Amino acid sequence: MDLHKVYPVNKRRVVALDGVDLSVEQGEVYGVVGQSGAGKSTLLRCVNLLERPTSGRVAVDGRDLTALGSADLRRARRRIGMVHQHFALLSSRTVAGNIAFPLENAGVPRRRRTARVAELLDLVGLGDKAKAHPAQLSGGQKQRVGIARALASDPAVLLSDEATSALDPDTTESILELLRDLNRELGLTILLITHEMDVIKRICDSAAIMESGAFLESGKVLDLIATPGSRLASSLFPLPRTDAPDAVSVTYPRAYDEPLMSELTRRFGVDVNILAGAVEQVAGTSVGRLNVQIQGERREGALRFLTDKGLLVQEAGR
Ligand SMILES: Nc1ncnc2c1ncn2[C@@H]1O[C@H](COP(=O)(O)OP(=O)(O)OP(=O)(O)O)[C@@H](O)[C@H]1O
Repeated sequence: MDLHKVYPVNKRRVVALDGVDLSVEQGEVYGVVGQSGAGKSTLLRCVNLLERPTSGRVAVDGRDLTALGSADLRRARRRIGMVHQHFALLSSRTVAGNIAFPLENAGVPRRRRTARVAELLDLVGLGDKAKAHPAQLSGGQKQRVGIARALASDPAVLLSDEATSALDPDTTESILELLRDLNRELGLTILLITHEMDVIKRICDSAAIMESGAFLESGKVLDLIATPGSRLASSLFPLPRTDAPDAVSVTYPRAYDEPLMSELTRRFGVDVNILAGAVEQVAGTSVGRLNVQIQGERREGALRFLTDKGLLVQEAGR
């Protein structure tokens, strides 16, 4: 909470985190999206205290990590799993050996280790790869091993550092599906960082847009989309700007059964001309945005009707 991180670089101060308030609910998938240099990796490293924040507090699973001594911190870290962009597997160990590694470190006896590794291999769909070495696996399979290893010590939260950035689109899709399934089936809380809006769209319940070490927007994805001026909405539905007179941008924050636009023309006698539109599946809901020209004497009433229906009506082009 209120995290600050300043790196001293040759007498200069690089502010990587500038007052970040991040609160992840238990059982949700939370995505932080931002461009390179926004501070995402620093934030993630501060969450598991690989990096100590310059100021601010970090609590995970109800424990204030910033207050712990090193032995307690090591124990608390076992409740935090981490998945890396470039997998970070040990090439000399088999798949099973990689997954067993954190269990060995935690002193889990061999028999329990073997049983747990078999369970984890099944969970990530690699039951037949126990004896393979990382070099014999595809990128997607390597990431499945990374995920299994991260889950070995039964973490309360999984941190994902650009887990799909090194993967092709189909493999990305299958890894995101796996993360979503783990979230649903095990109730696993996931905090991920990404530079891809698509990742937010596909699996996140909540999101933050990060820039220059701070959050520009944060909250439930569907609430953010329904917020006037939302950056998330304009990134998800990048409609062309329009100078057409009487044009508005209408955001549908959920799916509607009623044919709202034809109802507009019927009720208010206005002309409706659709200029551009996009519909996306976000957080399991169909949401969309239209740029429409609405003209006629009763235009104001028509716009109010849309607002009353729960749609967000804004000046077009925003
Ligand atoms: N160890 C460090 N020493 C000095 N400056 C650092 C260090 N780590 C990060 N920074 C600086 O902090 C800022 C945020 O970096 P960070 O890596 O957190 O961003 P990011 O959003 O994760 O970017 P990327 O996606 O490229 O990793 C950058 O200006 C970076 O140069």
